Amino acid sequence: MCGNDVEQLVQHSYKMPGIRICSTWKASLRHYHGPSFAHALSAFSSLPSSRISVRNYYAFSEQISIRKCSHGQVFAACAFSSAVKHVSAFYSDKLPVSKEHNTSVGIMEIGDKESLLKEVEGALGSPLQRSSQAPVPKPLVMVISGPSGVGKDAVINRLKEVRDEIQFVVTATTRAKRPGEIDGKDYFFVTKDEFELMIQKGELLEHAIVYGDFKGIPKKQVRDCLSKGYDVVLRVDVQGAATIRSILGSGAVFIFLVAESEAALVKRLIERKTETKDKLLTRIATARQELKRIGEFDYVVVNADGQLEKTVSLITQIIDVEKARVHQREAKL
Ligand SMILES: Nc1ncnc2c1ncn2[C@@H]1O[C@H](COP(=O)(O)OP(=O)(O)OP(=O)(O)O)[C@@H](O)[C@H]1O
Repeated sequence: MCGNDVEQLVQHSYKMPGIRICSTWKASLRHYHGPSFAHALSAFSSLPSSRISVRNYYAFSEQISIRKCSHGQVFAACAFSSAVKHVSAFYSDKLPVSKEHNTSVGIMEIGDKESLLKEVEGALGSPLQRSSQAPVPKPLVMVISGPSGVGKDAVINRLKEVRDEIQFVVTATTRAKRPGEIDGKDYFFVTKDEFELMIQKGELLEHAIVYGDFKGIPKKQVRDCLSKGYDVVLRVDVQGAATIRSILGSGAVFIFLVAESEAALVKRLIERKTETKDKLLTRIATARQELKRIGEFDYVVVNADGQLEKTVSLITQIIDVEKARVHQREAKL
């Protein structure tokens, strides 16, 4: 707050109905500036139609600094400066207002943060701690699951765009590549033989046969990301989520994605044009079974039609909330 700003505010405060000095302030003034000044202020405060409320302040090292919200600070600054001016006008012959506490607005700039900080540190006898008061958050493993067609891929693709610091572990699959999908980015497309070798070598965190195709998460990728301090998002079907839950327990956060209704889910699958009628029926039956397992998850997020942004926003909020936990989850692989 510069001098001119304060002066303007002081001028403005003259248009207010009046001035009232709060009792704690009077007490402090008595302490720091002698009884006559306090008496003058006290007399002034009892004048009719005098009213300005002063929010809060700290008296420190014979200076007054006004604290709390900035609004309160400005308001109190006006009040004090105005009070001093008014008191001086009423008691000019009797009041020994010191040079330091004259009507100048300079006194109100005691709120200068840097010098006040230095004074506080001097009084404490040691510097204030500059490090974070919250513990460093642990890297988070987030598992996003839900029935086929609910939008897991769509949500994760958008999440990648809005949170580029999150690592997304690429799933290995034996299913055929869909148009537009890129090997190593969307999935690792492998043969059944290659997949079986990965299982034999214990290289997968979880694997499952999903509608006739193998899908699995390479452990190494997850470990590498966590050791570098990155959060990891895993995209798995409900069966895969249960397997990961059995390994990581509460060390990971589990999100169950649902559509707003069964009809909406099926409509989405039809529009994707990847399913025959028989495959559709299988997916609906499976989705009904999967929905019964919702209780195994930590959060349920509705991915409503046309509301992808809202869905992704809620998931980012869950990540933020998890980061604010006092007792952080820790994935042990
Ligand atoms: N909020 C949404 N509103 C409208 N369409 C959506 C929404 N979310 C996803 N979709 C569309 O629904 C279809 C299914 O989504 P997606 O392929 O991401 O589902 P999935 O859960 O990954 O399915 P699967 O497990 O079978 O791979 C896609 O065509 C996708 O573009």
